[in-house]
Amino acid sequence: MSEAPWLVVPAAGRGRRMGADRPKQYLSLHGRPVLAHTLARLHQAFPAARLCLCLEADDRHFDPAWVPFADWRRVPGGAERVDSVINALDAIAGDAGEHDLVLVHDVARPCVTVDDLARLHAVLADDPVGGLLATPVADTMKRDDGAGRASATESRVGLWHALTPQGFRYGLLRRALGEALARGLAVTDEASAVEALGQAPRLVAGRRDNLKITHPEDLALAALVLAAQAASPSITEEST
Ligand SMILES: Nc1ccn([C@@H]2O[C@H](COP(=O)(O)OP(=O)(O)OP(=O)(O)O)[C@@H](O)[C@H]2O)c(=O)n1
Ligand SMILES: C[C@](O)(CO)[C@H](O)COP(=O)(O)O
Repeated sequence: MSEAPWLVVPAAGRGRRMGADRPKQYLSLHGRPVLAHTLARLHQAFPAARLCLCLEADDRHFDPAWVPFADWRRVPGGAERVDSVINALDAIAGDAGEHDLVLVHDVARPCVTVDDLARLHAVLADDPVGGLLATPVADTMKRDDGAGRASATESRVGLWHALTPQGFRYGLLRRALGEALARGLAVTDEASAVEALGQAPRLVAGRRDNLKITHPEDLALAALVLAAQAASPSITEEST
């Protein structure tokens, strides 16, 4: 088994699309905040990992009791997700080696399974570039005409939804994110920055229920997914 990865969990978002009275990572799922579920899954897969948790400087909701890791640090979030991730990478610059594996996982994805986490980690242990959990597009894809009508049906062949975690070696990831920002590229995930360097991240097929809580209806879906996973003997979770 390869050594435990570094974990970066961006959790400094405001949840504007959710429109709740607090950031979505603090909304309750089966009596516990989303953030606690996500960290519990990561801890179950990687109990010895070192965690960097990106939080807003003025976060009034966070409770350190929700962090199950022995070795963790809090890092200030940035204006965008990519800025939060860069803050985390810079915070561990003195400790992380150039070739250390860093897994970045959205706090808003509490349904990631331990199986997927372990499989991604195993695949990336030997991959020269790095990669991400992803799932093939399963629906017919429509192009809108800008006026609420479908103007074309696009091919879905070869299209995947990018999930997280996304994992890369420390040096490559820091360079990729820095260069992408310097070039003014839109960086919505780590893989896009690595792609911009001309490298091809590995697509590791993951479960479709690793959903990102983004809109209000996603919270109920995540609750259903967690309940279904808890009832499955092959998908375990730390006790709630
Ligand atoms: N400045 C930011 C923005 C986002 N995130 C994190 O990045 C992940 C994915 O972002 P998204 O789903 O867009 O979350 P929010 O920014 O909270 O949502 P919204 O865009 O609707 O405001 C989340 O775990 C979020 O907390 C972050 O750490 N720092
Ligand atoms: C990283 C990500 O989860 C991949 O699907 C996603 O891009 C982050 O969400 P955002 O809404 O694009 O910030």
